[in-house]
Amino acid sequence: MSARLDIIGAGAFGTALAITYAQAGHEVTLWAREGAAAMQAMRENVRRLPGHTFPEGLRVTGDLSDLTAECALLALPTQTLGAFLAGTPLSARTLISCAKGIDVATGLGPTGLIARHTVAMPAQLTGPSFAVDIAAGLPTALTLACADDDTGAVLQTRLSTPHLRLYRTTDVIGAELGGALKNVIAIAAGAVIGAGYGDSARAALMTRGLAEMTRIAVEAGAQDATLTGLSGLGDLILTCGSDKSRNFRYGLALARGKTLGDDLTIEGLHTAREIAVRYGEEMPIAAAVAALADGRADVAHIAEMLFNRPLKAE
Ligand SMILES: NC(=O)C1=CN([C@@H]2O[C@H](COP(=O)(O)OP(=O)(O)OC[C@H]3O[C@@H](n4cnc5c(N)ncnc54)[C@H](O)[C@@H]3O)[C@@H](O)[C@H]2O)C=CC1
Ligand SMILES: O=C(CO)COP(=O)(O)O
Repeated sequence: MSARLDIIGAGAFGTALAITYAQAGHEVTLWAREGAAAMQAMRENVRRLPGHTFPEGLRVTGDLSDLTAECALLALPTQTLGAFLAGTPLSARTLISCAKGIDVATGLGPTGLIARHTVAMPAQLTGPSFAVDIAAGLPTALTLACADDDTGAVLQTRLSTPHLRLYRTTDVIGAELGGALKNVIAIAAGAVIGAGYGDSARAALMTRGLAEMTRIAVEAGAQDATLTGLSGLGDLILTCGSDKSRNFRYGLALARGKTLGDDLTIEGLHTAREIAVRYGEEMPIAAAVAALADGRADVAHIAEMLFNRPLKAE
């Protein structure tokens, strides 16, 4: 059944979702902070998602008053979400965040920010999916998390397409933290590969990384099974194993003493710093990523430190 959908944020992911939902027959309005008129005229987001032509049914606007659908997807980087929601009156009754991070100013995840700043029902769309894969119509499975299962079921049906299969959960904390924390591990995986430690070391890091992710998430109230679902393990496998991931590429560059452009959204960097401050010793991989990114340690030193910790039972 076709519906009207608003998508807020015309980065790579918002644009990819707008393309796929318009292709599936929905009437989509994509809001862009900058360059809306050019995108609408050229029928392409040349800057963030080049090579994917907009289908009919996708309209780009820079005017917030054009956002009138009852359901809106928020595809903004986590660190910009709080200020955006605080300063922008939105009429949608349901707001679904696609961001994967923790807001460093408040320690909240995206649904916590939605609940703090709006009266809309918050939900989270997360899981393994590169924007370019979604835009190309490749088969993808994601998690739709909403604390209210009836709303979740409606959204699951509305937002699934022939190429995009949604599973649903009421464990919003688990889904949200899985998406945020896997980015931190992906930076570490990039550093492991960049330093030349090899695939066996990456497998060890991913496995121990998942243990760290699960420990924090369960402490915060998540169900541990959520962390082995699409939003946790699924996304961990994708981003730790592919250089399409910006977090992975960032770690790769760090280990090689290089930098990436300033304009890239590296969610795991902010999340690593926040987690390192909040959990410290309990989260050795996240603390190591923060130390590496902030120039307080190099990869060899971190590897030695991680390997020389007291031996433990698995
Ligand atoms: N790119 C991908 O493959 C995927 C991204 N995500 C998540 O989606 C979120 C957005 O990522 P991308 O679209 O990839 O980022 P991006 O870097 O491609 O684009 C970010 C967009 O946000 C806009 N923006 C930044 N600050 C803003 C503000 N204050 N107000 C309004 N707009 C603002 C920028 O103009 C830009 O269009 C992130 O949390 C990311 O983890 C999730 C799944 C896949
Ligand atoms: O979350 C993603 C894939 O699921 C995108 O990962 P990056 O932000 O590392 O590119």
